[in-house]
Amino acid sequence: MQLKLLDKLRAENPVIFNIANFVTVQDVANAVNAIGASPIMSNEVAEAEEIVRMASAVAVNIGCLTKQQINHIKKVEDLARQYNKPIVFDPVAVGAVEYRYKITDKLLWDFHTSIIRGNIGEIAALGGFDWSSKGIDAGSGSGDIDEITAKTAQKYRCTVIASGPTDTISDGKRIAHIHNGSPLFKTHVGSGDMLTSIVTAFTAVADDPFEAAQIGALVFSCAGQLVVKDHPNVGPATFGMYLMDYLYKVKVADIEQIADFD
Ligand SMILES: Nc1ncnc2c1ncn2[C@@H]1O[C@H](COP(=O)(O)OP(=O)(O)OP(=O)(O)O)[C@@H](O)[C@H]1O
Ligand SMILES: Cc1ncsc1CCO
Ligand SMILES: [Mg+2]
Repeated sequence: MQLKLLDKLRAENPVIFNIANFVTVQDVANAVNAIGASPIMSNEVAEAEEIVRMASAVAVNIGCLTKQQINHIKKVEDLARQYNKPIVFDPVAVGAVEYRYKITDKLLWDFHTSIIRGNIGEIAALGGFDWSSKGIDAGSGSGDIDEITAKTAQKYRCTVIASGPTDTISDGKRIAHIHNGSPLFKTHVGSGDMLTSIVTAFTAVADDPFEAAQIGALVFSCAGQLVVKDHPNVGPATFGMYLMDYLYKVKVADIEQIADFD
């Protein structure tokens, strides 16, 4: 794993275009900013071209989808293809809401997506696997997570991150696991959204999406793990607060000490 990519990200401070959801937009902007990239959010088609051109990568989050937003996403994804900017897609609740599944499946066929980042319920739904998703949460199921992740990556010809207690990452051939993290992530709504946009930031400095996915997931999980190590009494609110501080101050050497991946 190329941990030095964290220093590169901070040195280059790439602009990251986020189509965010209104629930977690501030957390996402702050997380991208804290890790060392430069977030910009937009909902307006008329400015899409200017923003795609200035950005190094685009994060598309469908958490609060509207018809107007679907048109915006299509325009932005078309521009991203034109200007060769990687797209990272967060398929919020596609395992629970059929409408979202249909829209997402079509977008993933029509536009090349570099990375899909979802919880296992969302990734299983996209891959066509049996799983019982629950709203925005992963829900429950008994499938083989490695197989689900790899097959979904093959289906859409991209890299997939199935996040959870272990983050499973595959580009359809290779498979990696990040074991770091904390159960406190689940108590803070938007942890997944932050991870998606942080991974997007790493696509600006990594050689390939599989590498960006691994380093993004490792840095994010380790930042949260370090919060809990230093502040064992944190709850949902204080965990979220400290997480921003640790995304800002975490160093390569801190991550090296606790990194647990294969
Ligand atoms: N039990 C756990 N132990 C360790 N890390 C966890 C655990 N649950 C989630 N995480 C971490 O939380 C982050 C978000 O992953 P999660 O799968 O919860 O996303 P999500 O369901 O999309 O979240 P949200 O919908 O709130 O944005 C990841 O970095 C993941 O590693
Ligand atoms: C709670 C919630 N509802 C739609 S998006 C969102 C935030 C997590 O993605
Ligand atoms: Mg989510």
